[in-house]
Amino acid sequence: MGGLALKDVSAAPWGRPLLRDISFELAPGQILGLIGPNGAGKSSLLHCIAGGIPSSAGQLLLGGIPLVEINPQQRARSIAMQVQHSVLNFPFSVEEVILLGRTPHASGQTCDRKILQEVMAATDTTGLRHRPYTQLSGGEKQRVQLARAVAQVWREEDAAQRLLLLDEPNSALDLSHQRMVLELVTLLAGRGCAIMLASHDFNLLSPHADRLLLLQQGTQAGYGRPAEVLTRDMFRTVFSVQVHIQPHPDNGAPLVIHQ
Ligand SMILES: Nc1ncnc2c1ncn2[C@@H]1O[C@H](COP(=O)(O)OP(=O)(O)OP(=O)(O)O)[C@@H](O)[C@H]1O
Repeated sequence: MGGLALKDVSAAPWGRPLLRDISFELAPGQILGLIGPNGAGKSSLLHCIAGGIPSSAGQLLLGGIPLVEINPQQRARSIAMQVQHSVLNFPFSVEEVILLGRTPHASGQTCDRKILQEVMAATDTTGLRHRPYTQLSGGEKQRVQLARAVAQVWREEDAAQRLLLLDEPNSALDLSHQRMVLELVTLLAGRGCAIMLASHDFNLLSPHADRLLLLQQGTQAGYGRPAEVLTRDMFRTVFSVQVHIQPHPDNGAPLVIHQ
């Protein structure tokens, strides 16, 4: 099948087990929300798929091909990641940072400039384009890093398989920009890009994610549609909190209410 598939993937990069027996499929055009308590392994799983953390067992396939058999340049054309804490201390302009996302592609300057305009519009970064990245606020930097990752997988013709990995892309964003991220993710999914998005914001994920993957201490504690995973029982046992869950009045997705 196309898209991403993990079969019984484990990882232990620092000696002790970090991820154990993770299995799921993510078809092109689907959005997978990644949830779980602090330290559960969400970032580690994203890094494992991106190639930064080696797996110790199991299979990771993209478009049916083992990821380890895909050469680094092809991999960079197919997989983009926005990391949780990106460190960039050079005074690159915002435009230059976003254009880093086009580095794996030989699409030419004209095409890349067009993609830059489109991605800046979609991430509300056009007004920041000439600013030095180092002088931006936390939320502005996060939007620019999102734009860089999105630019990498923006064009359908750039790669047969496109996968966008987002690690808490909205943690520093105000409400309207949080909504913008989900609209952008939905747009990209509609164009066939597969998306994994780690977040602690259940109500933002709930109406947009096709599936949720719940991690707990490096293991897969749940996987299914948002209504199957976001249950009172799960919040009690995994997060030790009492919540109420109601259908959202507008879209019917589970709405998690806690005090
Ligand atoms: N470089 C490292 N060396 C050793 N242990 C690490 C390293 N990076 C992460 N860990 C550990 O791996 C585990 C999983 O961390 P990870 O960052 O994947 O969790 P997470 O689910 O993304 O958490 P959060 O919600 O806090 O972002 C944690 O116990 C963490 O302490």
